Amino acid sequence: MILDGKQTSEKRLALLREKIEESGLYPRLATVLVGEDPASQLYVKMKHRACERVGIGSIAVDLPGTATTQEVLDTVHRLNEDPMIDGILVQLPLPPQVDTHSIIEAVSPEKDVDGFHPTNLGRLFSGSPVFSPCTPLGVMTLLAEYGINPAGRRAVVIGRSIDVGRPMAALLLNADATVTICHSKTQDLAAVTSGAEILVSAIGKARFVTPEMVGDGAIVIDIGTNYDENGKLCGDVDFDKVEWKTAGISPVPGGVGPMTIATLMENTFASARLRSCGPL
Ligand SMILES: Nc1nc2c(c(=O)[nH]1)N[C@@H](CN(C=O)c1ccc(C(=O)N[C@@H](CCC(=O)O)C(=O)O)cc1)CN2
Repeated sequence: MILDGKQTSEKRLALLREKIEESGLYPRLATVLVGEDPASQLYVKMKHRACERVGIGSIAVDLPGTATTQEVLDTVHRLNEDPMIDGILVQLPLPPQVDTHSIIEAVSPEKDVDGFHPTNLGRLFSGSPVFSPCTPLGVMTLLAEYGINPAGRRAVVIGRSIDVGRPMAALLLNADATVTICHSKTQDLAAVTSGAEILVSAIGKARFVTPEMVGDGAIVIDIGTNYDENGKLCGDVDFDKVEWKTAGISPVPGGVGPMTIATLMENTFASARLRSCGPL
């Protein structure tokens, strides 16, 4: 079974549009893009397009690639203070001269629709999330939409990044999975990953996950966005060789990526509701 993130995200966006209409709210998202990285420009454009589709207002702040940490901080502070803005998204990665941690910490936790602020990560890790990072939360939604309940299942996450691997593990844990995180120092990786009933790869290496790393009948979720030696977009999983072993697998493109965008829209609406009338 293909876990189709494109189709699922379309369905979620259509539903969200209705919910926003019914709410009478007009949520607003501000994006901050520093520099001219083509991939980042594309993702920000996709976010603005999604906003338009669901009835979220969007404001783009584009800063030059030479911007300093202070200049980005000034922008974030201004957006924090702007009562018309419900969600702030600073597109990552930032150029090397900008201190990413300071920027993430500067975003008001109440407007942190990316869920990267330490307060929101702390809430997630304590088991009562408000905003969770969009990619891992999108994975949870994708699983739920296909009726896959992680409770009691052995879940293995490959990758321990603060924005994807760790929150992914926390969300699976909050959903009562038995979770293992693997990383560059993990010994005999295939022995660990092949025992997974749900295997999530967020390592960022093209076609890294091969058939011997996957157990029969596993659910495989591919969070990778990589380009192979021919410049072709591909995931962390060697899809063509692995698919036959799985009970469900998300492709790249058309899997987790579109779910990331749909989740950002859902988080922005959640923020607008929280800011307008208290608890969801
Ligand atoms: N502030 C953030 N920065 C980044 C995030 C994030 O969640 N917040 N995630 C990634 C990039 N990303 C969103 O920003 C993202 C990546 C990929 C896709 C997507 O839909 N990809 C398509 C393929 C698109 C293509 O043709 O290249 C797919 O997989 O089908 C959406 C969002 C890093 N930065």
